[in-house]
Amino acid sequence: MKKAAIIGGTGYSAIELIRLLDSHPYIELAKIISQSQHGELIDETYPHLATYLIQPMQELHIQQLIQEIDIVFLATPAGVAKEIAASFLDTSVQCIDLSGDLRLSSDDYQTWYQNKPASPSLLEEAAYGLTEVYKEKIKQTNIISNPGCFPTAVLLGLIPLLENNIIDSKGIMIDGKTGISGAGKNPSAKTHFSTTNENVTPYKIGTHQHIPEIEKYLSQSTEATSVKVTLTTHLIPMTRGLMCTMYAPLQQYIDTDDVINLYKHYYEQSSFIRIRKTGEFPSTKDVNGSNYCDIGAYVDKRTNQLIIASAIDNLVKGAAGQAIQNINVMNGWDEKTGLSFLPIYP
Ligand SMILES: NC(=O)C1=CN([C@@H]2O[C@H](COP(=O)(O)OP(=O)(O)OC[C@H]3O[C@@H](n4cnc5c(N)ncnc54)[C@H](OP(=O)(O)O)[C@@H]3O)[C@@H](O)[C@H]2O)C=CC1
Ligand SMILES: CC(=O)N[C@@H](CCC(=O)OP(=O)(O)O)C(=O)O
Repeated sequence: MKKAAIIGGTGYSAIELIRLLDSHPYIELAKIISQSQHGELIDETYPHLATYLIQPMQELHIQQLIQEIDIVFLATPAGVAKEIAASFLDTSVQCIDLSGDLRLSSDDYQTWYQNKPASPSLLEEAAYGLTEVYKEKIKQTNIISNPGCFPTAVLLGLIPLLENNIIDSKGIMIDGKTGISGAGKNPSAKTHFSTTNENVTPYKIGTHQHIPEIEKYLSQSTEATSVKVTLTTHLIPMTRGLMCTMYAPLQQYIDTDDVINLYKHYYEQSSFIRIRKTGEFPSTKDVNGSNYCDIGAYVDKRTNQLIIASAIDNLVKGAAGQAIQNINVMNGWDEKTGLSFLPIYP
């Protein structure tokens, strides 16, 4: 049994990690670290975790974690993890950072996050945890940079197409929609019920921190010059769930059946990717509460565009679920360990 700790213990990604780790056969959640509520039990804030038997949340003591813990999940905001994760370099602790701190080059991080980047040695060591694509690199490191929620849905939908020269790397448009839990637990004027209820709002247009992340990893999947995308994210009146509808110009004519077959072949070893039949598209409820990413595609002959829809649960495949999937791969366990449950429906 490996011992795990979660840092940022009272946040939304952390409580999703607690839920998922509860049924993991090889991981015991030994510590929850909270800067704001140490000394309290997690179920004082979250009564749904009332049967969860664990000691009170604790303050962060890095040396104690290094001595007592095998796996650390950093469920903290961007800017925090790069300092903490550096302490685990050259130790035996496996560290998964759920924030954006280790996903970009130093220059891009400075530009898009307007903050000092992580040390070069930490960036060098961190493997990007898009499990289906970077499995071999994930097996070879102790530091994982877990992908952002939009990049997870986008990259799983587009990488097979770019790698196989099906779509043009220029002119890719992404229409993203997300539930409000993506913004974390602290409410704001933008996430207030009366603002979000019966409302759809585009946000962070042209400035979303996931744009450089998507471009970086799409660029690695094609020999073409660096890929640029247009991404517009929308906040929709839903708690969980994320959908990216994407439009990409075809490089060569291909019919929808062949696109579907290409995806099926690309993901034949990937337990969490489900490809829809020709003519069918996923919806967010199809993946709710699960680690699945469901993908549908359609070739629009009239416009020579490929239309792709990719749906995930932002808190599971977009955060906590993928983090556990990566830990499974790092430890040589079946990637489905602790994650093989069906979505909640309706
Ligand atoms: N929500 C989502 O769908 C997704 C989130 N992520 C990323 O995962 C990380 C966590 O997100 P999420 O759970 O939504 O965020 P939340 O805001 O819900 O939780 C973050 C937690 O981090 C702790 N924290 C806050 N500020 C600091 C600080 N300055 N220093 C140390 N700890 C701090 C707090 O917990 P405490 O006081 O208990 O320590 C807080 O509750 C973020 O980096 C986010 O970008 C990634 C993919 C999807
Ligand atoms: C609704 C909402 O605000 N969602 C967040 C999702 C952030 C996320 O997935 O995490 P990282 O910051 O770790 O990339 C956003 O779009 O920025």
